[in-house]
Amino acid sequence: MYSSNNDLYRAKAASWHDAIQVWTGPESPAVEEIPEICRKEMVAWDVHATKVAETVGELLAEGLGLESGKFKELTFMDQKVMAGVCYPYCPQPDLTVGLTSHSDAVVLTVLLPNQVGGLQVKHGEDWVDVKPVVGGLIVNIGDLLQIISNGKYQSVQHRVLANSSKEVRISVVTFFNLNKWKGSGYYGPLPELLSPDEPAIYRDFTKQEFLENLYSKGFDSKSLINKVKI
Ligand SMILES: O=C(O)CCC(=O)C(=O)O
Ligand SMILES: [Fe+2]
Repeated sequence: MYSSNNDLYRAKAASWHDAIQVWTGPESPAVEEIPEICRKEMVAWDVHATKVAETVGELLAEGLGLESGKFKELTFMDQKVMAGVCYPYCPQPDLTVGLTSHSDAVVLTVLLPNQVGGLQVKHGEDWVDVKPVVGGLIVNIGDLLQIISNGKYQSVQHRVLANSSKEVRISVVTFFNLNKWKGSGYYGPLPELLSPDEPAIYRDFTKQEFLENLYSKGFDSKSLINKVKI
């Protein structure tokens, strides 16, 4: 499945980027469904990005006092979408953005940018530039992980400025999401993290609710989190 600008028809304003998205999990797509021009690279990068996500997932699980393999067991990295995002030169960058401010709705995101800057993260009230580092990857905590961890991990609000450089900005982004929802199709804070001293701060929600929230509007920040907050 390909999309050109994920929220073009749902957002209030068009943003200055184009994208191709390919679902790479839970099942790998038939290779001939991936555009030939980037087939080899996408297949190879999926392997590496997944390894990174799984390793970071192990560390994050340990950080919560869980078994390192817990996230893998719960299929948190199995639903995968890879996006190649292109931010062409924008002649009037002060009139629009490259990508609207949002938090990623998923569990975890692994992002490989080229050397053209533009990504910013919200820190307190300020927007802070994320300077590209050669060979460096960016990993975002997504909204689902904030909910599942009962707020121990916080999803990050970010945006991309419209590209004022003559060089195209490219980022390859893989979104990792859970595949197996609990028996009746719901999710919420992990029971292992809850106690009388630390009760759930989010309610459980269904996959349907997650998807409806995701596709009913343009990119936004923490809307599911705000909806399920107790
Ligand atoms: O291109 C980037 O650096 C950010 C992309 C992004 O945040 C997204 O696709 O969700
Ligand atoms: Fe994002």
